[in-house]
Amino acid sequence: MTDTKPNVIFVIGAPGSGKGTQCKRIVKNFDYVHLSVGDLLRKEAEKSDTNLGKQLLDHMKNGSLASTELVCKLLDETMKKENKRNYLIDGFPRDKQNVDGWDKAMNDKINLQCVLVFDCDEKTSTTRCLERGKSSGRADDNEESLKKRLVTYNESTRPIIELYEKENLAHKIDASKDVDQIFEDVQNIMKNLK
Ligand SMILES: Nc1ncnc2c1ncn2[C@@H]1O[C@H](COP(=O)(O)OP(=O)(O)OP(=O)(O)O)[C@@H](O)[C@H]1O
Ligand SMILES: O=c1ccn([C@@H]2O[C@H](COP(=O)(O)O)[C@@H](O)[C@H]2O)c(=O)[nH]1
Repeated sequence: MTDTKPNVIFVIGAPGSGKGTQCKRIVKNFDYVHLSVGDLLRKEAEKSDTNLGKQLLDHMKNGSLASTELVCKLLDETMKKENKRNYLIDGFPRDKQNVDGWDKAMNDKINLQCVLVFDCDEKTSTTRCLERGKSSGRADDNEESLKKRLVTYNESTRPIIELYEKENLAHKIDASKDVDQIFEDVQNIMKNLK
């Protein structure tokens, strides 16, 4: 790591709300490294024939969550390897356990700058994921998994948005707009970060 604590922005929102799409735009325009927790877990799951790999694939199909300990460990290791100043952590935290586990393991090591919250309705979220599913190869871009992913989002992730709102860290972004319009909103937030 560099001398000072790295900056972290959490990027959360419903499945298909456009988190990954906007993170790719952000890294082209701002000095941030994009860490998609879903991608990190999919890589772990691909490591063939391990029990962990099978468990992770089940979590994805069921929209349930991998252990907080595993996700924090993966993020900590990846950030150490990258050794950069600024990180966008996409798709994390997902529930209160994640928030508490991260705070305990990582809060002293990083500076949490803000939480970008991509907000769209379930119909938009579902339509986008099903369209992506035509080519993504993801085990969870199908109707059955999406219903479960949305339950997890509504029951577990939404409550933590309220926590970050109370801490004045959350920036809600209307994710139903088109990609360019959303990025305008994102840039306005990024430019005003301390
Ligand atoms: N504003 C937008 N309007 C229309 N389509 C979009 C928009 N943003 C992203 N998409 C498309 O919707 C799909 C989902 O986008 P993306 O992968 O960025 O979402 P995500 O929030 O990262 O999803 P997940 O959490 O499920 O990984 C992609 O096919 C993407 O091209
Ligand atoms: O912090 C996390 C992030 C993700 N997961 C699991 O991965 C899938 C896919 O995540 P995406 O962000 O949509 O790529 C998610 O449904 C969970 O099963 C997780 O467990 N913890």
